[in-house]
Amino acid sequence: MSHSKIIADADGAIVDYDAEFLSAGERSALLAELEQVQDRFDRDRVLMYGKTIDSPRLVCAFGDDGLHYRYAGVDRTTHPWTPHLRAARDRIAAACGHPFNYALVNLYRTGDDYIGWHADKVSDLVPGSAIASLSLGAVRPFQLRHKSTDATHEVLLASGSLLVMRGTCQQFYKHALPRRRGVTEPRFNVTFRHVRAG
Ligand SMILES: O=C(O)CCC(=O)C(=O)O
Ligand SMILES: [Fe+2]
Repeated sequence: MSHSKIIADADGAIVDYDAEFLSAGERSALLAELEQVQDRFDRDRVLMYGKTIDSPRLVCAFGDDGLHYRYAGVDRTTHPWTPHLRAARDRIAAACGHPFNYALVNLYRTGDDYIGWHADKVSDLVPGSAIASLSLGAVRPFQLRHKSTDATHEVLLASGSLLVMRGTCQQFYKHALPRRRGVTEPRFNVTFRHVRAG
């Protein structure tokens, strides 16, 4: 059984995980495609507590023409969809029951790259839409922590897996991908989002 429910709270936070969302063929094709466009990735200059810092990972955005999604003071223009990314988007849209027009891709070059505790900004997203997170490459632990109870969940995100956050997840939980010493393989993470137009 590759599907599991990670969170289903009374206050409406939902997190689902499918360890084997992509087939082996889809997985290697998308990984190869992302490796090919790796030179488009760079560090985010993130505004945090009034200071600008370089993100400890590389980032690149793909999406429909002319879309803007701002987070933490960053306003990235999108690259056009690449074929395998578009194919994955279409399958994920079918699974989630709504379209996606934006994909934020993180590249964690080694276990030293990470993302700290945060909740994703949902005010620019279509209300009720999901954030669907596709992982490729190195297996890394992903953590979710309830903002008031501190209840913590950890999932080892496999290559080709899909984790979907929806409902009130961003309101009640933070998430992080911590450093993991000793990991030498890169990991790509693609979060598909439905950004509000205009
Ligand atoms: O790499 C991950 O699994 C999480 C990425 C993430 O939380 C984000 O891009 O907002
Ligand atoms: Fe996030």
